[in-house]
Amino acid sequence: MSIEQKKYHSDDEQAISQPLFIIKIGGNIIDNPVALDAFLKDFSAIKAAKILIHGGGKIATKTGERLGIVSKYIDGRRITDDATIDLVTMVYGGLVNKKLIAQLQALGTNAIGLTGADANIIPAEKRPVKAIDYGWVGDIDPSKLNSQPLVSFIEQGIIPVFAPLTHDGKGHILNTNADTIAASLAVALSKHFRVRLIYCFEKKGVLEDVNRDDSVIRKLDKELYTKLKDEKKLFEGILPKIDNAFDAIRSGVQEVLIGDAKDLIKNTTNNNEGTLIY
Ligand SMILES: Nc1ncnc2c1ncn2[C@@H]1O[C@H](COP(=O)(O)OP(=O)(O)O)[C@@H](O)[C@H]1O
Ligand SMILES: CC(=O)N[C@@H](CCC(=O)OP(=O)(O)O)C(=O)O
Repeated sequence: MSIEQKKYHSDDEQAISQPLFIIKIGGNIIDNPVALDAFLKDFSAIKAAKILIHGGGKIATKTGERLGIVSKYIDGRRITDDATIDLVTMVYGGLVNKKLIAQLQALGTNAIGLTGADANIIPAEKRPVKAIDYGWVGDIDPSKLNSQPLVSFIEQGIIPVFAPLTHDGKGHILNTNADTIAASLAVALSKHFRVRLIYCFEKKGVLEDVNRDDSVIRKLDKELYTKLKDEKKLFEGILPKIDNAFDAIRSGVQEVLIGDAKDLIKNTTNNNEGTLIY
């Protein structure tokens, strides 16, 4: 156990001063062995308490193609029918999660792979059918998360690694966007730790011009977000990511940063690159 991890006390005031990094990686990094290898080395080097959440949407889509399961998305959420929930359970909960755990163990990081069903950490509700039936997609109420098992893992120096799966309490696994899982865990754990939520992806941060890495917006508030969205400078996957980030801040998460996976070390040592959401 690291010195930082040993500093944890169950007394609330002291506990909240302890830093916890909640870090999310998406399909673009998981799917790139060189980028993933570098990321996992940097992740392993973080001395403070930490949790990893992974996506894997691209891998699920590719695996589905091999099995004859066509992926369909509406507003960035996968329509998850019976065949698709089996597919994503295998891909996220099995293939991606367990390979990550093995790679982390090889780097000396004692990680444990989890879904939201494990230890009932993330109960969710199947999204109600309105104009669209999303199928087995789960929505989370962060106040219902059970964070105690995670606090215990962290106290023991065991690093939780989450697949983007939750459960409905009625025996079904649900598919939940990985950015949302990261934000919900950050909200629940901000009652115990000083949380920095970091969304890692393949760009330098939220960019003024998506094709120019030197156009990073260093600080983003709601007003600027609305303006950039109206100007169509922000689109696709970055929109739900920023929405999740604002939700997290509004619900008490101390810091949220969107940045390049390559800048993880800087972003965990107060030499911020990327975009700070406030
Ligand atoms: N202004 C912008 N700055 C950064 N990324 C943007 C912007 N506008 C659109 N994007 C897109 O959002 C994507 C990130 O979302 P997504 O692909 O869902 O990431 P992940 O799979 O890592 O969660 C970027 O790869 C980029 O194509
Ligand atoms: C409901 C829903 O859309 N779930 C996502 C979960 C994976 C994910 O979020 O992966 P990335 O972070 O790599 O995009 C999906 O199946 O694509």
